[in-house]
Amino acid sequence: MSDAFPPLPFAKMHGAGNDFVIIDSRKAAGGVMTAALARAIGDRHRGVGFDQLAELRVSDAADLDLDFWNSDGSRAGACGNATRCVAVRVMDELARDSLSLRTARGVLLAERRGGQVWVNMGAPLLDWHAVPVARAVDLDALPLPGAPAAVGMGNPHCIHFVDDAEAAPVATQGALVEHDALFPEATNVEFVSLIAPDHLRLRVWERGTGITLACGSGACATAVAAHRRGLTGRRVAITADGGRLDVDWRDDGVWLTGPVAHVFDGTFTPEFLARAT
Ligand SMILES: N[C@H](CCC[C@H](N)C(=O)O)C(=O)O
Repeated sequence: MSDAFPPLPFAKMHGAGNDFVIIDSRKAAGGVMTAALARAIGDRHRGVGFDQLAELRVSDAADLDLDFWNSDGSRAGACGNATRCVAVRVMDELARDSLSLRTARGVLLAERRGGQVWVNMGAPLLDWHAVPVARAVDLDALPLPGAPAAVGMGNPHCIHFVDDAEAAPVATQGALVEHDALFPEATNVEFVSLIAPDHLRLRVWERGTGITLACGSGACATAVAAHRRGLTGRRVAITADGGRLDVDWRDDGVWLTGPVAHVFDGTFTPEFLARAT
């Protein structure tokens, strides 16, 4: 066994089918993740595969620090479903009903209420610099086909309101809009239709990943955009391809909950790590 690559334990989890590799580096000063290692682990044939990888690190400002990686090796500033998965895992481990997690967008709070863990994903970013988009435009009706809305949740979202999300061209239009020049950091792309004033149907193309079965920050951004259009109240159920998420836009931020599953634990071998880095 190589000293340079000690075996690396991980957990595989998902939230409504949005799947994650979770690496706990709270005992490894500085963390272990690199873009190359994230890409290797994210390879569904030669690695494990994930929509996002979440790395936990020790924090001087919260109960833990949390970084997110996409499967193409890029960083994600926010990931609602992985935040929920990590929050449930660490709350169970510490026997706690609340937790603070510092992410690139700031310290997020998680709370267990009546058997459900809710995460406050923070206030929506509704200023063009903050989303970000490239110039001052109407964020509720962007100058793009279909006049989508833009909302930042620590990562950018471009939300298309359509008659029937089932029929939306998620793969083709998602890939195009992801890299539209209006989004200097690229964007996640949502297609949403109204089922009822408290219920939306959502399909997602994620920046750096592609189609996913659900997206927590996307659900939050979609709920905000739908409420601003007068379509929904402040609390909505969101049916994604992989299950139901619930969003509650309160004065203190956009709260998110939904299902969490722990699928398996594993250990990356030194051989895999040596090839991957
Ligand atoms: N699945 C995640 C979002 C990933 C966003 C990522 N693709 C980005 O580059 O912003 C969620 O549950 O919020």
